[in-house]
Amino acid sequence: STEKASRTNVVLVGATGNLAQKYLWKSLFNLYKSINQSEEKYQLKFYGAARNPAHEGDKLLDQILGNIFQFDKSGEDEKVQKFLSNCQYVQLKSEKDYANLCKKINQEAMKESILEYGRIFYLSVPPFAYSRIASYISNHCRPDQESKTWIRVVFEKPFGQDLQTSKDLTNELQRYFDEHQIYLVDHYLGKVGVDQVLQFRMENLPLYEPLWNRDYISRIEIVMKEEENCAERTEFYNSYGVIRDVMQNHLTEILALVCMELPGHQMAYNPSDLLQLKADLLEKVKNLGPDNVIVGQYKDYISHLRQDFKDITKRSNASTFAAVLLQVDNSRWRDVPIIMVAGKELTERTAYVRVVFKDGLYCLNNEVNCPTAEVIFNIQGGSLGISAEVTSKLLPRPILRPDWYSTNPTINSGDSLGVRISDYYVRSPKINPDAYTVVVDAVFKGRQDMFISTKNLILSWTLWTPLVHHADVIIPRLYDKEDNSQTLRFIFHKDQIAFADRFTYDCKNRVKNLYSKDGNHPFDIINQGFRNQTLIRGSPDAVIDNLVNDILLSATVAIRNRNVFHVAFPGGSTPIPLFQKLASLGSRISWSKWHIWIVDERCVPVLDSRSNFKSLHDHLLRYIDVPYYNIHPAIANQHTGFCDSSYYEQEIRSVMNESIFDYIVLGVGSDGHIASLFPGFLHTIEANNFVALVKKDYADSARITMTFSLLNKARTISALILGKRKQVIVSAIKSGIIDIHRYPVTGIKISDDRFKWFIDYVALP
Ligand SMILES: O=P(O)(O)OC[C@H]1O[C@@H](O)[C@H](O)[C@@H](O)[C@@H]1O
Repeated sequence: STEKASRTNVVLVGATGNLAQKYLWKSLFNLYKSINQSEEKYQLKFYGAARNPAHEGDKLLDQILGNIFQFDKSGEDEKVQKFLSNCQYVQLKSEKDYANLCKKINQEAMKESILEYGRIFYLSVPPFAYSRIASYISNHCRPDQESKTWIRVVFEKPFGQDLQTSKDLTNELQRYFDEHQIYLVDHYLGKVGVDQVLQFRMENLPLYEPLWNRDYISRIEIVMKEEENCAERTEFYNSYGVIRDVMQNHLTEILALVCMELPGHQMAYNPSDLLQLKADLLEKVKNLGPDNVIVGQYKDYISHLRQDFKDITKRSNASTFAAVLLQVDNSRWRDVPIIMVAGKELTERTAYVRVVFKDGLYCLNNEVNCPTAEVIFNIQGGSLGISAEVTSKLLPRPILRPDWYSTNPTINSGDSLGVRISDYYVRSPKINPDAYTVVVDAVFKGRQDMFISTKNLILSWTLWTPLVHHADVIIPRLYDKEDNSQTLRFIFHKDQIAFADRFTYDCKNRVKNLYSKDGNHPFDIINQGFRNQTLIRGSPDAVIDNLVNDILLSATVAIRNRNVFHVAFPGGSTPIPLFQKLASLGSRISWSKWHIWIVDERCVPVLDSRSNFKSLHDHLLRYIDVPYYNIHPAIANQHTGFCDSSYYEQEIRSVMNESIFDYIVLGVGSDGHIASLFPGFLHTIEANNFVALVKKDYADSARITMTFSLLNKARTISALILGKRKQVIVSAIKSGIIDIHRYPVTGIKISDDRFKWFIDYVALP
């Protein structure tokens, strides 16, 4: 025939990098093999590009390819040789390099009288280079408008860090290319185990589609556990964390495949239908808020971080574990809990989807192993070790595809996934190409449904951004690799997810809160809940946790705006758990910008057990590295015991701009006093002073105290009230009464949104 040979040029930018070495070259070889075998007329030519000059790069690439393919002893030597003879190094650094390469590609096609079928630019480079390289490609490497040659530009994640940055990125890319030319990779879509989800739903449509909804399904779990930790990778990981790293992308794609509506024409749908159906689903996922997430960090993370950054003071709240409770607000899924879990440094490597049915099964003898009706898509790892579909025999028997095993010979019939495998139908694929081989093949075939559309990327970030911003400022729970089954156990109920040690089960296996009255919440936050101000009420633990988070949030804002955070703590026994909680966060808070003050002090030597400063020191200061000069005790003269309020007042006025505290925590005495402002003694205080000396008849010592004039200037004040002893005062002031001499706490006059009450269930039943 006179048909011309046709060639596709593949340019791998970043050809000597990690991803290329680990996966991409192999995948290109696999593409080469599969194309060569089926249709001879498709030629493939590969350019491995990096920034090194040709003489260096040539050698480097040779070496790398040598390493990758030397072990290929599967009788493919000849094919490998042929493949390698079609690979060559090219330096791509400046715009001119791109221009030259593409000129050469054009000339060769002319000279050899070859039709160019397509051009692939695979960018395996850091994202900051995307825009620049995209512009070079656009300026010099677009195929001739007249020709039918296509161009596809492939990008690897991360695609932004939140909604804004992902929009910036996609806007940049869209300046240069049309949607059908942009390929955003999510390599999970290349996994056979992920692909099987939609396959299963389509193939078993008559059997399963009627069951695939809220009437039959009680919950869905999407889980990705890894044994690996973040050592040597924290420079990347620290600004991402587990939610951005794998939930926003991999697990969200899986969520869409499990929950989306199915394309109408069974097998023959087109890519844009599928992407649209995913978009529809993403739009229906309910907004995520603070109650929808819990986070953890493995214990050695900080030391890995410090090694990578070579900085022994480095701190981080990056989460390496997260569990998220999602819900899809449509008629198919309303109220069905969808649990997403992902983490590093866990006890096993596995990824799976588990769809649990409301089975209603009654087991006569109350067997421990009374089977559950469920479909498990094992994506990888776990006790099965391979991708497989595991369907409870209580459910319809799924049809078997010719290229799948009904039971894989490598799965033994014993226990797996904690269940008796004989209670299940097991199907698994006979061949399992690696994800990147599938991805590369899909680029060549133009299968855009195997990639992320820019629209869906933005939808996904719209969903996740509020949550990642929230997660960025909360303190993750620490966990051990070995012993995390207790620490990371969690419970979900209605709209909330929380660590399980805050709950208990009652005998009917219903969730019940350990502390709350109604059994629903570890705490509640009620606007205008107490004296018209915000009330955070819960178990003592939950109250302290919330207070700590509130303080940390305020610190973040203060440091961002003013580069300093002034906080004052009360004395007495109530704040001790608060000090301890802050101390336990120790190295994960950046203390250097904190100034720590106390609201009052007894005129006693600093080592006296009655000293507020001693308590603050013993429970907090000794554990954290806040700079010495940022600690502001109001101690009496150690030698004479002589007490003078003017020193402290002076210090406040000189250290702090306008004497405005960012955050003041107050304890409230059972008589209604705050700081050392006692009922019946306020008349002794000079109105204009910020600090006063108070002598209370029966008190064992005089006291130094902040006054209302100072307290009322603060940006935020929180009152912390715990325990039974406080019930009476709490109910006395509940009505909103203002009587400053009888209940000094009612003398705080700042706007309602700046005052918060943290009260436990015992004090406010
Ligand atoms: O399951 P796989 O294919 O090994 O992929 C997991 C990896 O996926 C990547 O996208 C994440 O950045 C990594 O943190 C993660 O380890």
